[in-house]
Amino acid sequence: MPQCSCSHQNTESLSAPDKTQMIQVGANGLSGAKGVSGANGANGHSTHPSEAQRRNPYAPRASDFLSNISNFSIIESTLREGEQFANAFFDTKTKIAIAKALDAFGVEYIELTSPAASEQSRSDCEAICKLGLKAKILTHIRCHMDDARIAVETGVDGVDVVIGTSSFLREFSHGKDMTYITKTAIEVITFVKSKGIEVRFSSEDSFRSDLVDLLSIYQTVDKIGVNRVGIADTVGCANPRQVYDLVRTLRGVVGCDIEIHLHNDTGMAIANAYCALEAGATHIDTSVLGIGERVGITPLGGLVACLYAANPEYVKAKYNLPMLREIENLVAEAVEVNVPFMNPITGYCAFTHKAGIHAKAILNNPSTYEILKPEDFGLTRYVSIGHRLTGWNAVKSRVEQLGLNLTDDEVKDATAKIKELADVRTQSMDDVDSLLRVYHSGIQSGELAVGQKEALDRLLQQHREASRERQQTEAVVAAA
Ligand SMILES: CC(=O)SCCNC(=O)CCNC(=O)[C@H](O)C(C)(C)COP(=O)(O)OP(=O)(O)OC[C@H]1O[C@@H](n2cnc3c(N)ncnc32)[C@H](O)[C@@H]1OP(=O)(O)O
Ligand SMILES: O=C(O)CCC(=O)C(=O)O
Ligand SMILES: [Zn+2]
Repeated sequence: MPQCSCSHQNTESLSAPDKTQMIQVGANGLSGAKGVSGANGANGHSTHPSEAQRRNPYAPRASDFLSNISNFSIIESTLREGEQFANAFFDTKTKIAIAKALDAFGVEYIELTSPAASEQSRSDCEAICKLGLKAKILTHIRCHMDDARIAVETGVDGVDVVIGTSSFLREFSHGKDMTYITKTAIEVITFVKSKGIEVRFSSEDSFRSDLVDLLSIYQTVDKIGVNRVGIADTVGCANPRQVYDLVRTLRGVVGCDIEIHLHNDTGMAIANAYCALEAGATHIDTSVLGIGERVGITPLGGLVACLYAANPEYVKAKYNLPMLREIENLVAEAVEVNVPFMNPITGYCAFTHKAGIHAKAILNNPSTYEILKPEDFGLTRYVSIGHRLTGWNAVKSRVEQLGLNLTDDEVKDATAKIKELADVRTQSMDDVDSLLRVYHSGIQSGELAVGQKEALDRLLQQHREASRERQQTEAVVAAA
């Protein structure tokens, strides 16, 4: 990787931060670092609920009686909505690998493309049903008896039925009015139920549909025993308040479960999913990396990050969190994209701390600047030091890791030199270590004292020349 600070968005290295410029920090911060208070858990992150509330004042409270933040299911739609991502082509082997990985991660449902889409889609659906996964397998169809007849023959555990209810879709997509939609919905739902499998009814483009039409059709299908109703923000136009209001209103109208499907066109998909759960939704649609039509839907990883922040113990018990990175890499490779640099949890530098003020606090207690614990996701925390924003506390931690013996004034002096060099170019971890070793041996030998800038420059120059000579000798020996 080119010489660049870890937080530069270097397009050549988005998936692999240069950890040679950083120090690894354990869950306790650095060994020997000062703990902050006895109220903290043994790992430096607090475990006591009131402490959790203090860390995150937005964590759910007992008064949130409608909230399902700690009681929800994921309907993972990478193999349905995700297949609608412009770059996606999943062959059978890839679909099976993704389905198995999602199952091992622990999602409750896996949604597959309609078997009416193509012969291969139908046979892949059958093949995934035969895998015997723990997750329930769903397929997603139009509100039409032809699709329903094909779907129930595949061996799925449930069928997700959808039809547009907004005036846009009623006029320009299927051309049907609410009377026809209601009649067909009743027919399809009754048929799927007669086969003894789950059925969900969803209104496409719910947020641009008439509220009376919506509530009326949801009430009708609830009465005939649909398992779930779905709300869909098909164009990604909804904001969290609108999501909260619609789900909460619907919660008062139907007794069945409520699913929500949220597109991310305005970047609201995770926040909207959170609000939907707070308002009483029970099922959230996701896809890995959020892939889907246009910019896609609520991403699995982002949703997990958000819900973990609210209730880490619930989310950890439910899902195999260290698998997240592997699943994202699997899907990223399948659809030929990089994992985005700002991805929650797995993004390049998601757990790398840079500025000196942050580094000091992180080294004392990681909870100061982290709401997610990297070790819960099988990941590692790093502190980057070879840059102009570094501070003496971060440098001291490296001095201690290297087993060098310097006073605080000496560390501050060495830090000033690192900053001077880093004003010209970012220093690698090797550069920082060499400087600290040269500084240390200068102090030990008496050739250097605090503030002797010229002496330090001379020692560094001698060190560089000696290294160059050593490399040349090694090259000659290797060539011989
Ligand atoms: C918002 C969403 O993501 S919804 C899910 C989208 N998923 C898919 O589209 C799955 C992949 N799709 C396909 O393979 C095809 O579109 C098929 C097999 C479903 C249909 O293909 P075709 O018969 O060639 O129709 P086409 O795709 O051109 O148009 C869709 C048809 O379904 C009708 N339709 C659209 N939505 C619905 C609906 N929710 N319920 C019932 N009928 C619908 C349209 O009126 C149109 O009917 P028409 O043939 O009378 O014009
Ligand atoms: O079936 C649903 O609830 C959602 C369908 C869909 O993908 C959408 O409306 O964006
Ligand atoms: Zn969608």
